[in-house]
Amino acid sequence: MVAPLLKLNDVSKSFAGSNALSEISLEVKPGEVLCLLGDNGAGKSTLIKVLSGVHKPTSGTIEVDGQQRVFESPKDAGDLGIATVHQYGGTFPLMSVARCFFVGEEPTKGVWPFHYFDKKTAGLITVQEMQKLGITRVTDGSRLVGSLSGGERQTLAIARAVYFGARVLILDEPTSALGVKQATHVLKIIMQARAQGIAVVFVTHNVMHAMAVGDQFAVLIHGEKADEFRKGERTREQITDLMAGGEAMAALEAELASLTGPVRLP
Ligand SMILES: Nc1ncnc2c1ncn2[C@@H]1O[C@H](COP(=O)(O)OP(=O)(O)OP(=O)(O)O)[C@@H](O)[C@H]1O
Repeated sequence: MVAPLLKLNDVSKSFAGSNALSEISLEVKPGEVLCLLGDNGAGKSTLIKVLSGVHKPTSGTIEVDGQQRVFESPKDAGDLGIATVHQYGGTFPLMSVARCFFVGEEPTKGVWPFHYFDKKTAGLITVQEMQKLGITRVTDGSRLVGSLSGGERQTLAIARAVYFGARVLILDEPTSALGVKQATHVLKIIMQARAQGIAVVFVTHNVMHAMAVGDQFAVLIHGEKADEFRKGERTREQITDLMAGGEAMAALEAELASLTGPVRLP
């Protein structure tokens, strides 16, 4: 049996006495996609920040490769191969694609102090790595990031994380700002990362997207793990109802019906 790469044991995080996360236990194995589902304010961003070393848990522990770890900073998490890609790809619109790919890891030419950014090598590698993930329309590393589509930007950020050795890829709402075609492309890339043995944590409020790629699921509500299941164990309706709060939906339906006649919300 494959051991978990990343594991949370009863992790809680509170801000000024108010609990953003309460005793969350989760694990993700290599070559698996863990979907973290939750509505606004459920605690998804806080959980990402705990996993990526931005916040220290108030209580509970984190294990990487079976060993307990304390992240003092995002660098500690990064050094263990935990990479986070933020919603808009965390990229800089006025930077070239190649600069952005290599930011902080720039290949150089020449001898110190006369060394300089090796634009050509960086451009070639960036274009090549994006092509591996199906982006064929970016053929020039000096193109500005701001000229890429949302899906291409996400791909750039994921390609970067994979190239620099991510073992755990945390994706923060990677599909939420994208159209259907681009979202499908990003979902394909998630499956590609999974096939390479990367452990993917896919954070989303989109149940359909999660169901398309997830192996394991956890639903967060008000900072608590409200449900946890494996692929095929819940229907889309069951998950959506849980996330929206079945009672709240029923009340809304009744209210709308009193104004317009019977309404059935999806
Ligand atoms: N630094 C902070 N200080 C105080 N409260 C915080 C802080 N960060 C998050 N919270 C609170 O923790 C709760 C969970 O927030 P979080 O941002 O993790 O939710 P989320 O699921 O990511 O929501 P969204 O999808 O809207 O981004 C919220 O009530 C939020 O106000």
